[in-house]
Amino acid sequence: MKIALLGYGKMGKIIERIALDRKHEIVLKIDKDNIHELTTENLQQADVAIEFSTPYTVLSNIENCFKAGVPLVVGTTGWHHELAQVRQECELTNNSLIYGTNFSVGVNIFFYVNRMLARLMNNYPYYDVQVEEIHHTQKLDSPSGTAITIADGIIENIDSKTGWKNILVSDNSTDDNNIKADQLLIESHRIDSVPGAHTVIYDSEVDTIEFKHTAHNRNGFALGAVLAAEWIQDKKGFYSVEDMFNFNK
Ligand SMILES: NC(=O)C1=CN([C@@H]2O[C@H](COP(=O)(O)OP(=O)(O)OC[C@H]3O[C@@H](n4cnc5c(N)ncnc54)[C@H](OP(=O)(O)O)[C@@H]3O)[C@@H](O)[C@H]2O)C=CC1
Ligand SMILES: O=C(O)C1=N[C@H](C(=O)O)C[C@H](O)C1
Repeated sequence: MKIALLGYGKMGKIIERIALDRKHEIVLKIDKDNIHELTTENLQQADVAIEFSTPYTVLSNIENCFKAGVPLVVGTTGWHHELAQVRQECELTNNSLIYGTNFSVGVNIFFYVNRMLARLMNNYPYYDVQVEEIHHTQKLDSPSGTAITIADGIIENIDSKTGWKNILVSDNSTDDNNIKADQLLIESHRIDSVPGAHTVIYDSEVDTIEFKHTAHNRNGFALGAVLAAEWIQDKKGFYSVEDMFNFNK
C-alpha cells in the first residue's frame, strides 16, 4: 500500500517505521516546512493518507484529501466539534475517512469496558466520578481527545452527569474551578515526556475504584493508525475507530 503521511512529527515518524515494517511504501511526507508539496497530484500517488498534524491544520488537510479522492485516517485531536460537517462533506463527495481520538487496541478495549463500568456504576449513585489525564508538555489540546471519548462514554450511561468540564491543573490562569454536581470533571496534567495516561475514578465515602490505562510509548497508537489505513483503503464512507474494532460483533 502506498501511504501519504500528513504530519511528520512524533507520531508521523513512528507510523513511518511501522508502515515500512509491514511492507508498505511512504510516497509523500508533509510537514510545516514542505506544505507546498501537498498538491492533488502528489496526494493521488497514495492509496491512503494518514493525518497526525495539529488541531489548526487538520481540517485543511482533510479538505485536500477529499479533493484528491484519497482515503484518509485522521488521528489528530481537537477538531471533533466539526465532526458533523466533515461527515456530511465526506458522504456528499463519496470519499472515505476513519477518525479516532486513540487508535491503540488497549485504549479501545478501555473505551468499551469504561462504558460497561459506567452502566454498572449508575446503580450506585453514592459514587462520584471523575476523569484524569496526563500528557507531555508539548500537547496543544486539553482535555485529550481520549479523555473526551471516555467522558462521553460515562455521560451516556450515568444519569447524574449531563456534561463535562475541563481543568488544566498546570494552567494557573484558570480561575473558574467550580464543578457543578451534574458536570463530569476532566482533570488534565502536563508533565514532560508522558505519552498518555487516563484514569477513571469512582469515589465514595468508604472507598475508591480506579480504572487506568497507561501508554508506555507511542507504538500502540501508530500500529493502530496503520491498521486503520489497511482497513479503510478499499471502503467508502465515514467511520470511527470503533467501527474498525467492532467489539460488539
Ligand atoms: N488518535 C491517536 O491515536 C493519537 C492522536 N494523537 C494526536 O495526533 C496529533 C499529532 O501528534 P504528534 O505527532 O505527537 O504531534 P507533533 O507536534 O509531534 O507533530 C505534528 C506535526 O505536524 C506538523 N505540521 C504543522 N502544520 C502542518 C500541516 N499544515 N500539515 C501537515 N503537518 C503539519 C508539525 O510541524 P511543526 O512542528 O514544524 O509545526 C509537526 O511536525 C495531535 O493532535 C495528537 O493529539 C497523538 C497520538 C495518538
Ligand atoms: O497528543 C498526544 O500525545 C496524544 N493525543 C491523543 C489524545 O489527545 O487523546 C491520544 C494519546 O493520548 C496521545
